[in-house]
Amino acid sequence: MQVDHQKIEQAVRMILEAIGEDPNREGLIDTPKRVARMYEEIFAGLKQNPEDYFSVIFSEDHEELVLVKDIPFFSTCEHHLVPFFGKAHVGYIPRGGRVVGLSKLARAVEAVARRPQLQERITATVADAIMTKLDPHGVIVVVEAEHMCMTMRGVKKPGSKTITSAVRGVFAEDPASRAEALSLMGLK
Ligand SMILES: Nc1nc2c(ncn2[C@@H]2O[C@H](COP(=O)(O)OP(=O)(O)OP(=O)(O)O)[C@@H](O)[C@H]2O)c(=O)[nH]1
Ligand SMILES: [Zn+2]
Repeated sequence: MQVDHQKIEQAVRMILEAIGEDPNREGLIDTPKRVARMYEEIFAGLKQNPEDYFSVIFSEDHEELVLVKDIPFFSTCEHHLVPFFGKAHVGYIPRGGRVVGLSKLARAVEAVARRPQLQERITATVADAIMTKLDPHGVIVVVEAEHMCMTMRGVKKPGSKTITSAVRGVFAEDPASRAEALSLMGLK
């Protein structure tokens, strides 16, 4: 489904009115349109399936760790609709020569992040997409993020960081493999 710009514009006008603003004043007159365009962009991942990025597979005989770390991402907290952002680290151990282009790991993170989200769900969805499409020996995804809903409002704890991990296959079974990946991610 395409984003319904008209509906977003109406809703934004109503929110502006509800907070006591004048949606017709010069500075706000185009704001509903801008917000609609912004939502189309930051929620574009709702129309994307991360598994689609793992369709082109190179046949490369490498059955050891492949890790792309420090992938920056921006997402939107589904409870408050404010940003959370940080870095994702995605590692896997290919099986049977099923290796994908490195950029596809970052594209999968982006597709999943550009939705109303929870950090835990970003982490697990990326890991599961790789497991499903590549059937590797294992996957490890770690996400570090700062949540604006915890810094600019509410509990107000700027600088606090949330770390989530999803480990599958050998990374779940073998502490040494998990430790190696975490150490390369700079987390151990
Ligand atoms: N597990 C999880 N919680 C999140 C995430 N993003 C935001 N939250 C939390 O979602 C919770 C929503 O709590 P509620 O009590 O329903 O809402 P609230 O009254 O606005 O909560 P406060 O933020 O504590 O003021 C808060 O504790 C947020 O910190 C996330 O990615 N994962
Ligand atoms: Zn929140």
